[in-house]
Amino acid sequence: MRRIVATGTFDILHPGHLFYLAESKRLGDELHVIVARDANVRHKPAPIIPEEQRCAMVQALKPVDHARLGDPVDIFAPIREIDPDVITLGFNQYFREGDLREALRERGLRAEVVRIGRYDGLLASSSQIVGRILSERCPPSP
Ligand SMILES: Cc1cc2nc3c(=O)[nH]c(=O)nc-3n(C[C@H](O)[C@H](O)[C@H](O)COP(=O)(O)O)c2cc1C
Ligand SMILES: Nc1ncnc2c1ncn2[C@@H]1O[C@H](COP(=O)(O)OP(=O)(O)OP(=O)(O)O)[C@@H](O)[C@H]1O
Repeated sequence: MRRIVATGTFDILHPGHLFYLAESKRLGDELHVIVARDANVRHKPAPIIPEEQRCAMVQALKPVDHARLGDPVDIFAPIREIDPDVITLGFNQYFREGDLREALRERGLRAEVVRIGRYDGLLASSSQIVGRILSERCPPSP
C-alpha cells in the first residue's frame, strides 16, 4: 500500500485543486490530505472558509481517501503518523523541494518529495475567484 500526502489551504475549491489531488493520487494507492490550519495561513490573506469546512469539502473529493486538519504547531507531526511514501508539493507552494527533503531526512522520515505541475484553466486559483467576486459584485463606486 503506497501512501501519498498532499497539502494545502483549499479555501475556495477549483479545478486546479482537483488536478493537484488527482495527479497526487496517481502516484500511489491511498491519498491523505493535510489541510492548513486557519492560524497557519500567514503567507497570504486569511482564508474565507473556516478550517473545518475546508477540510470537509476536501474529504468529499473523489481522489481523496483521508483528509485531516494539520497540526497547529508541528507540520511534521501528521507526517510521522501517516508515514507516507511520497509527499507532493503543488506548483506554487513556497516550500523548496531540497529544503523539505533535508528536513525530512533530519527527522528520520523516509518520504520522497514530488512537485506536481500547474493546471492552466480559467479561474483555477482561489485568490482569482475572490478577485472576480469583488470586481463583479462589489465594483468600486464612481
Ligand atoms: C509536508 C507538509 C506538511 C504540512 N503540515 C501542516 C500541518 O500539520 N499544519 C498546517 O497548518 N499546515 C501544514 N502544512 C502547510 C499547508 O498545508 C500548506 O502547504 C501551506 O499553508 C501553503 O499552502 P498553499 O499554497 O496551499 O496555501 C504542511 C505543508 C507541507 C508541505
Ligand atoms: N491551477 C493549479 N494547478 C495545479 N495545482 C494547483 C492550482 N491551484 C492550486 N493548486 C495546488 O493546490 C494546493 C492548494 O492550493 P491553494 O489552496 O493555495 O489554492 P490557490 O488557488 O493556489 O490559492 P491562492 O490563489 O490563494 O494562492 C497547492 O498545492 C497548490 O499548488
